[in-house]
Amino acid sequence: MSSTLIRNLTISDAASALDAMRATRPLVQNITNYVAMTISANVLLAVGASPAMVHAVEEVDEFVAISNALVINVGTLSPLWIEGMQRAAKQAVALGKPWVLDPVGCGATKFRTDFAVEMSRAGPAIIRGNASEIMSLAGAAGAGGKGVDSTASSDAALKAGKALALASGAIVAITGETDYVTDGTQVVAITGGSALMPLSTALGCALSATVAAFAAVRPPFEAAVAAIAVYGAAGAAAATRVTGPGHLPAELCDALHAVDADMIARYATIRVVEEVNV
Ligand SMILES: Nc1ncnc2c1ncn2[C@@H]1O[C@H](COP(=O)(O)OP(=O)(O)O)[C@@H](O)[C@H]1O
Ligand SMILES: Cc1ncsc1CCOP(=O)(O)O
Ligand SMILES: [Mg+2]
Repeated sequence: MSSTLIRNLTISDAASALDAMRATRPLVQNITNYVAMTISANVLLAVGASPAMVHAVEEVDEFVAISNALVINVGTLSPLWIEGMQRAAKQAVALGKPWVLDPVGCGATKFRTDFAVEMSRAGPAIIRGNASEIMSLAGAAGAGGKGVDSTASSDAALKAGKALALASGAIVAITGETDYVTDGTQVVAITGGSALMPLSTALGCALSATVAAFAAVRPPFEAAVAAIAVYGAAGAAAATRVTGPGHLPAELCDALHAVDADMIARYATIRVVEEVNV
């Protein structure tokens, strides 16, 4: 748990994190699901990072060692992948590399939920999920969920997200109409995005990958806020150029390629909603 008051994070902090990320073009290792692989890689390339989708247990130790950040996403979990995920998380923690957990579909089945809970205890720097996933991972009542989709609002998941952050030691990001980032005591709300985004598959997964890219250059709280503001702004800008969800991924990539301080300021807001009195 953080005991110090976070700096009042602003749009200009998000823009400076974006610049720092682009300047280093971090290598982000993705152990992600089959649905999300291509859009995650395209999103990372567009925003300015370097993606690699690598999950074989035989090479994860070596690959984590050359990566700047890692994502573990349980979307198409199968027993074959579990050892690679466990090993990658362990290696990332041992080498001090930040890793992001995306607990896709947590709550849908016991297999998936048990494994997501196990991984939440394996030292992620950040956990990013939709409201139902975060509530389920926290063991909260009323998580709902429909497969990989949320049936709860991010507002309803905030209490569970704070509890999860305190229990896991990770920064928790809950996405939805409003996105929240919390360390368990402090909460930042970010707006942006579009109601079309949940209608296009794997855009949450690609956001988790983006959060990992920012975690390569900023501490976890700041990284999550900055990545979500950048992504939300690009998503909102992209949504103005489409008539439905079909072309949204392509427009999102174009917007992520172009995003700058002006676009973030125009389409996103960042607001501290709870802070610690020190
Ligand atoms: N109703 C909404 N309005 C604006 N943005 C949204 C809305 N729902 C989701 N988003 C955005 O879509 C992205 C993916 O979030 P979400 O749909 O919650 O994740 P997941 O795809 O994992 O379920 C985030 O950037 C989030 O801010
Ligand atoms: C549809 C689907 N099924 C298994 S993983 C996956 C992708 C989920 O992506 P997101 O969580 O970003 O909506
Ligand atoms: Mg998801």
